[in-house]
Amino acid sequence: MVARPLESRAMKDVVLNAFAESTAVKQQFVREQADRIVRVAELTAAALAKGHKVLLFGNGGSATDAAHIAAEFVGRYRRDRAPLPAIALATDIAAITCIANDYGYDELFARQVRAHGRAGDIAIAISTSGNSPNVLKGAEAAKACGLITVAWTGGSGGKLAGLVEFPFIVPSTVTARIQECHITMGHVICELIEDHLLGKAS
Ligand SMILES: O=C(CO)[C@@H](O)[C@H](O)[C@H](O)[C@H](O)COP(=O)(O)O
Ligand SMILES: [Zn+2]
Repeated sequence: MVARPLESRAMKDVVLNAFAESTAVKQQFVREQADRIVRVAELTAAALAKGHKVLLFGNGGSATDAAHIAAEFVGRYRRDRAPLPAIALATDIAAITCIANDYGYDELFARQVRAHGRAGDIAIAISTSGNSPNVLKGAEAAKACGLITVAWTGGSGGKLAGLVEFPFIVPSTVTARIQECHITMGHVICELIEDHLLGKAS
């Protein structure tokens, strides 16, 4: 099918608007949150240096964002270095189906946090709405177990923002734009941690 010129112009506008919106959201977010991003990267690097680990969890696109960032820790981001311990909690299909089937989907992250989390570890709870029940319960479990709690959220921050020590609220109500900002923040935190461990790259 050949698109008519008007349709193709309208489609191009969708593309241009999405990129413009994504850029504007990220710029506003980083103006408000740059210092807190540095603080959390420092805390995470210090926790890793003491042998602690990072747990990340979320649903849908945020589940894969959690897996993506965990892989940067365990594998590498940009530099050769020792592997760092990080676990994404929506990747073990046997654990997911067992917990959801036997205890309910809302328990998915809380149970894994209690299994893997130890006081001093870092928990990163990811929810664009801030209101997904399994993410809220996971954050509550992390707090109860003495983990340092971080949230990546958006919109109003939902209930999640009020639950954690370090909430990052992306100033948008569009799920995709919020996720795009989250993954940029995740990458930057990985960069800061590698610099912290190895010295600044030249
Ligand atoms: O990736 C997307 C949309 O971009 C979806 O998969 C999205 O992550 C899912 O609808 C999630 O269930 C949304 O949950 P949350 O971010 O509100 O906690
Ligand atoms: Zn998505």
